[in-house]
Amino acid sequence: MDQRFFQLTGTDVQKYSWIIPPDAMIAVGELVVVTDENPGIRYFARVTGIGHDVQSGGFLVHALPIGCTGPDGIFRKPRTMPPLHSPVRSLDTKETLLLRRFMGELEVGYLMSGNQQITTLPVGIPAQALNQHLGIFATTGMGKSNLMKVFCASAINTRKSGILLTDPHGEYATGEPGSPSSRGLVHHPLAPEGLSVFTIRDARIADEYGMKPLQICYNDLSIADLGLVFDLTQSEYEVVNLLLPFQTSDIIDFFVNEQVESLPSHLRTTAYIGNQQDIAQRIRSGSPDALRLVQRQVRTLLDLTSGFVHEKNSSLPEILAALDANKVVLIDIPGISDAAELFILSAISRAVFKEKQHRFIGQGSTGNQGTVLICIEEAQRVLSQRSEKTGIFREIAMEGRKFGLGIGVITQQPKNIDQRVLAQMNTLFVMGLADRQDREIIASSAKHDLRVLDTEIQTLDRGDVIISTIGIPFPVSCHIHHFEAYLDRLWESASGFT
Ligand SMILES: Nc1ncnc2c1ncn2[C@@H]1O[C@H](COP(=O)(O)OP(=O)(O)OP(=O)(O)O)[C@@H](O)[C@H]1O
Repeated sequence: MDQRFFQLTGTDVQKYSWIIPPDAMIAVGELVVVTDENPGIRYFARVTGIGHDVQSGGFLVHALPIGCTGPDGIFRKPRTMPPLHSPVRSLDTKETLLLRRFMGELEVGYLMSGNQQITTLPVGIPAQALNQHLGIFATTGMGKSNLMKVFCASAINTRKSGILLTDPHGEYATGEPGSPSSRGLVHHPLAPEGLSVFTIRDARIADEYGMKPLQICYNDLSIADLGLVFDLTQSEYEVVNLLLPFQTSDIIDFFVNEQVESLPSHLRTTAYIGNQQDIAQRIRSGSPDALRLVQRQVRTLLDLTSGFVHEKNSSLPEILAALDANKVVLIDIPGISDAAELFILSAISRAVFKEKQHRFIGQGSTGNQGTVLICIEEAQRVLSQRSEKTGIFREIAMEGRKFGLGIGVITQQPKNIDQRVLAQMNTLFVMGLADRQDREIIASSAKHDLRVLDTEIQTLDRGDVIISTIGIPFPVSCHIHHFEAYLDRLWESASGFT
């Protein structure tokens, strides 16, 4: 909005409107202040709609009040309203500073007011919001990967919480493959202290970037995760349930070394002579077809993960220690299949959950001072309405908060995420959703009412996001920093040139 004043022509406590001449500029999402001089109240509002005003030939502008401050300077929800003809104008410097005090430490971009970036107002998420779950909803190409890198870069800077992220595209650690100008988190000035990368790349590359080899041992895995990765039949679930009491290393030994066809069934009395007597005894009642399928699936998963799943060695203690030290932990697994990615993310997530739960039970809340966020890309794979497909992730979504453990749900299809999981999320990033049903689902689960921002959500450009989070009393429009430019700034401030 240009600097001229306009006059309020109509209000109710939830909607302001005024008319601007045809040559004046205003954009959806713009922040304005309406002043009521007498009691000294300033009402903050954001433009939600613009239309033609036939009578005056100008534009009729509608805005949503987002808060107000009185003479005491406290920002409140607007329960009063400004009188008719009150002046409407852009924010001044003091008012911009007032909004700045709501921003958290995990900086992601600059506040947008309409089409303008306010570079004096960096937008950040409070670190304490991370154990209260976070959702990132973005149509492909809108800048989700860039956002994740900026978010992790800020976490490396602030070291207020641990973040776990798997990267099957190999783009977060060293930059987008095949794009020489793209950089990754290893290029962060504080990467040696704040980033731990566990990789399946060869030792030469790992050494060059200070990455550690990723190792998962058999007992880190759970047979229950077959249900996460494959579509199991009822009889297969029965076999999996029969196997739950056994160590995964024994289950793997059994399925790798035995031919389940030769097992004595409960109808036959022939003795089994292999190593895993107890397992053989227990699954004798299982359907032979289901046993064969389970065996094939176990072997397939071992083949898919053979480069880093071993009988004994495990990176999990190091991963847990890095998360405890509030580092960003990147599981760099370029080229790995969908199934194998889910299998290991589930193994690591379970280990973090059990550790946090164990400390909570043993030491109460004092044992869980740190916050950890586990991010899941394409989260509809594991958090859909089908509960057998959710495994440890639903447990974290429902119970993690009290142990200091949050889940970061990243998806293009929020309508395919279990609504009970969405309802747990206290921070939402919305990056352009074309599908109306997706937008409605998000709007109804956000802590702020996002329905009125529907036009703004539909007009978001690449890199733009609407953030609704606890700690910031209104939904914020923000342009995410371009990761490489943000890195340059971090390097400048690391070397004292600010
Ligand atoms: N905030 C931003 N500012 C400037 N450029 C951006 C921003 N966000 C993304 N881009 C650019 O847009 C392109 C696509 O971004 P990105 O890869 O992050 O999108 P994406 O949503 O992850 O896409 P996909 O779903 O295909 O992986 C990249 O070239 C990136 O550099």
